[in-house]
Amino acid sequence: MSMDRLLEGIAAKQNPTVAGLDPKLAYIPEYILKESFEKYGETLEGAADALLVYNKGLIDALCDIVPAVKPQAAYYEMYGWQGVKALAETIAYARAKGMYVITDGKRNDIGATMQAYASAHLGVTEVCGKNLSAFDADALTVNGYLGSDGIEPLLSVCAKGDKGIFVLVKTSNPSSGELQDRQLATGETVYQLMGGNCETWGEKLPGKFGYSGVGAVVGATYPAQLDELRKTLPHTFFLVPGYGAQGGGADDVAPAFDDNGLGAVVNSSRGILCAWQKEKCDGGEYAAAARREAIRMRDEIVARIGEIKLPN
Ligand SMILES: O=c1ccn([C@@H]2O[C@H](COP(=O)(O)O)[C@@H](O)[C@H]2O)c(=O)[nH]1
Repeated sequence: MSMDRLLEGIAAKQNPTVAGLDPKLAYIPEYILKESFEKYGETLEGAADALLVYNKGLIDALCDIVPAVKPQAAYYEMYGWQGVKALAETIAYARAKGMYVITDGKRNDIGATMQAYASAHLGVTEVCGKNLSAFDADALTVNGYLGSDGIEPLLSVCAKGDKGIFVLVKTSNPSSGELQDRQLATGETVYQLMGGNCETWGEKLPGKFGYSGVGAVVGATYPAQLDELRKTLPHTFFLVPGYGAQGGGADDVAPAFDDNGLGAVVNSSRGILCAWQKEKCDGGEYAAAARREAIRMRDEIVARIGEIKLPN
């Protein structure tokens, strides 16, 4: 099961973190921009080339210590098809380097359309009788608020192709409570209901370490909810954004983990991407600075949760 591969990577590297690949031109060192714009002009193609070169440098610097990357689709889509091509090439490059790739697309739609999203991001697309992979990530973030028929197509694609999904449950943004904290007539909140759905959907994708192929997105900015959900969703692995730039720290994410130091993978995007600017070092050092920040983040979290052990 796909989530098992993520857990194995986390345990092997003793690192429960994922590097967010949300590149912006403002984060990319001048020498990379110059070369890409010389090659392709100051165009979308030039920008997309710069993103890819920048990402490859980061992946090379991180792949032996960080188990996973999370490219956020929006930062590629803003450069049109050229950016989307850079996304596909980033996914392929990271996977070739042994990293687990979570595409952050937050996709959802009616069942028929969701089938197309599932094929695009995790499965295969049939062309003239041949099954071709399009983006081929290991996992995709999805929005469950259209209900089960928007999730079911993903479950079959995940089962067939050894892939996983992360469903938005309690997001990290300041206004997430406007809807997600609303109390239903049953007494439970919307995010608790969605968390329960993850447990139910996950029954179709059981994993060998107790966590299913259906994970949940729960923000580091809500540590009390992380704690509560870890206790009530024993089979649901968490993707935890909100560490670093959004203010979350090791103490906030610690409740997301179980007694084996498993249960969650913590994302940092800007914290890692902009480390070289924060350190005020030369652009040529951007990948080394990202690695230093990734090590600092890993060590801070592991010091709080202890050794990560895969259950027998
Ligand atoms: O609840 C959520 C869900 C997704 N995200 C995404 O995670 C990263 C966070 O980036 P930082 O720079 O580390 O703040 C970004 O891609 C978001 O779209 C989230 O923040 N919260």
